Amino acid sequence: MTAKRPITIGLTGSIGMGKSTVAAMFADAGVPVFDADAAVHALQGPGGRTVAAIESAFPGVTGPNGVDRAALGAKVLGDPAALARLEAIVHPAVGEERAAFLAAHASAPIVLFDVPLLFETGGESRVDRVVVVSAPPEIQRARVLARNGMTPEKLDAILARQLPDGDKVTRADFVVPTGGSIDATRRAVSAIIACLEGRETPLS
Ligand SMILES: CC(C)(COP(=O)(O)OP(=O)(O)OC[C@H]1O[C@@H](n2cnc3c(N)ncnc32)[C@H](O)[C@@H]1O)[C@@H](O)C(=O)NCCC(=O)NCCS
Ligand SMILES: Nc1ncnc2c1ncn2[C@@H]1O[C@H](COP(=O)(O)OP(=O)(O)OP(=O)(O)O)[C@@H](O)[C@H]1O
Repeated sequence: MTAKRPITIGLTGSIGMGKSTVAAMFADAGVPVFDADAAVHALQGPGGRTVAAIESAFPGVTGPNGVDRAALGAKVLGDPAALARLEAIVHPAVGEERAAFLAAHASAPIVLFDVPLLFETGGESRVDRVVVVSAPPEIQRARVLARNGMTPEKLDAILARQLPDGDKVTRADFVVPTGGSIDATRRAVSAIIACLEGRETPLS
């Protein structure tokens, strides 16, 4: 007999689509949530496990507060070979955090991985089901432009680096609409949980 393990969900979506809000709804419903961005920040922060290796690969980008992400970003974003070298350091360490999280929640029916760049980093193949948050582009723009320090030019640059919303939706197992009321979004989250918990054949 195969041991039961949690169903793993990967949650993703483009900037401002409401991913953090929806991750919090899953957490409220009792689903353990792993925040990949927070894991990367901790690994690169003061005392973080990847700081020394990042300093060796990219001299001058670390200090007492760990990695200076703006300085590192300037070296790797736009340089695919440099980004690949950074990923070769960061991704295995995130993988270890993910494994520890999964082990800590081995008896949960469902766990959720909140991964902003799930498709871009190949994370799709590491989860059982993919959930994408999506809202109409004008709502997304209005939300992001309301944030401090955001400009239309910055937003366009970020969007140009992300897989378009339409492609994410096409590759999703479930889409959570975030362009309407919070209640409607919460109902969509509940329906996904009910659907996954009501499975008849346990995933191996
Ligand atoms: C390069 C870093 C230091 C820049 O940090 P910074 O806080 O300045 O920007 P942020 O993280 O918001 O990224 C800005 C944009 O860069 C792009 N980007 C960042 N990492 C990646 C990546 N691995 N692949 C493709 N695009 C990327 C995204 O479009 C993102 O919106 C940081 O993104 C990083 O360490 N990336 C490598 C680790 C990684 O893959 N993270 C993704 C989550 S697992
Ligand atoms: N139906 C809805 N579902 C989700 N968020 C909504 C909804 N209606 C309004 N919002 C608002 O939209 C904003 C979405 O922000 P949130 O931080 O969740 O997005 P995000 O996708 O995690 O952003 P980013 O990827 O840029 O970090 C929040 O202020 C939230 O209150």
